[in-house]
Amino acid sequence: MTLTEQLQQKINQKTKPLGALGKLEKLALQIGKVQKTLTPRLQNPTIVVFASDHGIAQEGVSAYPQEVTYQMVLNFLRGGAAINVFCRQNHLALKVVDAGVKHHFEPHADLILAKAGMGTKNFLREQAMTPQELHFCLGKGKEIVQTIAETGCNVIGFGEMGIGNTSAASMLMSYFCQLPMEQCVGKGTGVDEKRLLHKIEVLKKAQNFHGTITDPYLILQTFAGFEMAQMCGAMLEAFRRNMLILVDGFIATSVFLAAQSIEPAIRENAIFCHQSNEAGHRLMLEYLQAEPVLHLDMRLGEGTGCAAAFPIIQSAVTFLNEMASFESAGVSEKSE
Ligand SMILES: Cc1cc2ncn([C@H]3O[C@H](COP(=O)(O)O)[C@@H](O)[C@H]3O)c2cc1C
Ligand SMILES: O=C(O)c1cccnc1
Repeated sequence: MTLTEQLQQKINQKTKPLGALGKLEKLALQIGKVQKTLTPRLQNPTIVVFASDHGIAQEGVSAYPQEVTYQMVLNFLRGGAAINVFCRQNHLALKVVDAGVKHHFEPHADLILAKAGMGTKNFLREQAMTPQELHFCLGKGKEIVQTIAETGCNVIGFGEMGIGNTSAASMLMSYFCQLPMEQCVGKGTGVDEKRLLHKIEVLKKAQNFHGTITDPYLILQTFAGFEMAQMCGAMLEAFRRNMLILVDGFIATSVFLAAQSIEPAIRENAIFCHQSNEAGHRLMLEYLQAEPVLHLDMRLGEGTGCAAAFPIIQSAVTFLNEMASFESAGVSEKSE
């Protein structure tokens, strides 16, 4: 019997009607396959929030000013953001990365200093970053995951903070999924209808300016933020180390599109934690043929979807490890 067959048999022999734990059964099967064991474990789960500023924010594509990026980083470090609360609730470690925020931070135990610059360039007029900056970011993301993996962590979720980054994510979506810009743009932090039309206009102009690009590295270099490029390097390293990768909302999924384009097998290690309310995320998940764990109408980012889905993922692992089988519990199996 293959491991997949053994896992399926173990799931089917639990004391429940066949298939009755629904998506939890699919998760248990996936996690067992990734870890190549009938008794998977989630160890030292960690969320990493990458933060950076975006040149495109100058174009009035967000409902909030750019300084919110650094202000939220300070909020993360003080423990007051949504991601802090959910991480505390679910016993998840949290690290914050300054990938390129337009602000100087004092050293802090939970802050990883990995600045690629003081924010990206405005991709309406030029490439967001240089090839050297992209290279730096991919390497930093890798290094950060290496350090976290050394703590024994085998399940890692990625979040982001960066005013303007839904615009960068829409560009990635349009290029990777080959969908028209209108279907890739949403309200982000909550722009009104007028500003949404302006945002679509700006992003279409950027697409016309840069033209056709198919190389995933060049797509990242042209449109991504430093936090997104570091997240991409981090996802790729998490895959190389065979960790479970928790994918958050619209921005993190757009980064996953890049990672998957570079390394298609990464899909096996990915758990899509939720479907964000950001217009476009549903189509992105459909493109990936991904079934998200949660639909909570959240649209925040920061890794909050990963943190909220974590206890459910944990339930998948605990039922597989701890539930009795028909045989061990002396329960009669299906009679027809
Ligand atoms: C207070 C606040 C906290 C956030 N936490 C995450 N985001 C989210 O909103 C931003 C993307 O939306 P846009 O492209 O419209 O700027 C990102 O920083 C994302 O993480 C936040 C946004 C705000 C305002
Ligand atoms: O889904 C997300 O990650 C998201 C949506 C809107 C704003 N910030 C993040």
